[in-house]
Amino acid sequence: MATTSFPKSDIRVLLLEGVSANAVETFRAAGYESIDYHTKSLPDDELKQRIAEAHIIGIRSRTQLSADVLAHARRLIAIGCFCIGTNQVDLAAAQAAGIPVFNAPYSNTRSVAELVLAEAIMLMRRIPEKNAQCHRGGWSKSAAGSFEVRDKVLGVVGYGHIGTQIGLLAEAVGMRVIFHDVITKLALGNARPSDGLDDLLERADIVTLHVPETPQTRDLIGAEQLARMRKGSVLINASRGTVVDIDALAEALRSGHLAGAAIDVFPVEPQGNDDPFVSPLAGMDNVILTPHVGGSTLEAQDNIGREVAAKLVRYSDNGSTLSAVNFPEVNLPEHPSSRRLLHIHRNQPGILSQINDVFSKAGVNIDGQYLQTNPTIGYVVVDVSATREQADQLKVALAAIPGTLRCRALY
Ligand SMILES: NC(=O)c1ccc[n+]([C@@H]2O[C@H](COP(=O)([O-])OP(=O)(O)OC[C@H]3O[C@@H](n4cnc5c(N)ncnc54)[C@H](O)[C@@H]3O)[C@@H](O)[C@H]2O)c1
Ligand SMILES: O=C(O)[C@H](O)COP(=O)(O)O
Repeated sequence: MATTSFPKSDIRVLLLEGVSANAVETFRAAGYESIDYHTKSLPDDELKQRIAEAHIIGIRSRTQLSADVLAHARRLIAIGCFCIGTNQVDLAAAQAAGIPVFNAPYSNTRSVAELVLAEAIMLMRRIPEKNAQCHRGGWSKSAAGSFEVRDKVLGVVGYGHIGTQIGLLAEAVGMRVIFHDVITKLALGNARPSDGLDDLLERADIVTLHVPETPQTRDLIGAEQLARMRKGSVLINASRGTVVDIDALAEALRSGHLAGAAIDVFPVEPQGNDDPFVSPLAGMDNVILTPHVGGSTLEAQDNIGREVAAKLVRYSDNGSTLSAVNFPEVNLPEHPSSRRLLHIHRNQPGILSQINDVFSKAGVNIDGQYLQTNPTIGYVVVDVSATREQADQLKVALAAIPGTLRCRALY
């Protein structure tokens, strides 16, 4: 088993928001024993306290790792988002601190796509209202306002991993799919690009949103866009709560312009299952409200737990940053007969020659060297034939180079 310059048993892993038990098993199987597991996100103060002691943190979509929080993370070497979205992490601040961020970019794609297809069918049949009436002792057996999805137009906003999957599933039940994206995308199946967002909104019977949270997608769907949607159409949002102006949506539903909505994500979400949920959409019979469970299936969570924990273990044990979202990517081989030095630094002139100086002065043989940079940081990995003591001395010398962000030794 690979070892690190810091005893592995003392490497503290902080796991929040009830990430899958698989993650814990993956860490334990790799020799990580100090695992602090929480089923909820933590209040800001407690998060700052705990992150100050953690070497690795695993979160889901709720925990906000802002620059302010990360400033407390003195020991942190890596962040794992046990989900697709990484908007909850200040990626630039993490990068500037030499901390790679990993996620699971595909593991819950199918789960979201299935839920959205089911919601599209339910909304078009007006099932949410009928279900609510039955629960209250009502009985409104009527076809009025109920439609098949066959031959209806599904408008997908954000034609990425989830958007394309939904397009394919929707075509399988006979829907016509149009999509809008900010970059040119290969259309799968019979899907066709729309002529911009407005065109999509004007043509679709069902609009479904699958964009990331960015400054550009904030309130992408506001009063003006809702007004453009066809009368009697429905909106599904399983992307991020900030993408829709929720008050404007409530108004469009109240006025009857939209026939229904299915909303899984909210501008403000409760911290955990014991906290109250408040929304202007609560109490509307024609709205399906779900507590951000688009990716919450056992299959998806199992896969995510394993995938992200394995990426964190690999980085901690071996230094590989393959698929990190904010970091130069290096895919490193094992190093059974070498000591490995990892050096993360600001990308500034002269730093590489100082790193090389350290090795040439130490007189050790370099077995392999890997370098990746981006405009902000550089990541150098050097495998050397050296004793443990020499590797420790090299680490101290490398850490003293001005511009160093993080430095580790692996044995
Ligand atoms: N509800 C849930 O539980 C759940 C689960 C998984 C993912 N998500 C959310 O869904 C989002 C999409 O996931 P994905 O895996 O499909 O991501 P993705 O990156 O594969 O696709 C996103 C697409 O949106 C496009 N896009 C970005 N800005 C846009 C804009 N302003 N207008 C139109 N298109 C734009 C991108 O070009 C890309 O094609 C994630 O970022 C995450 O926030 C939610
Ligand atoms: O980004 C994601 O993958 C989803 O929003 C799911 O987030 P969650 O892990 O908090 O359910």
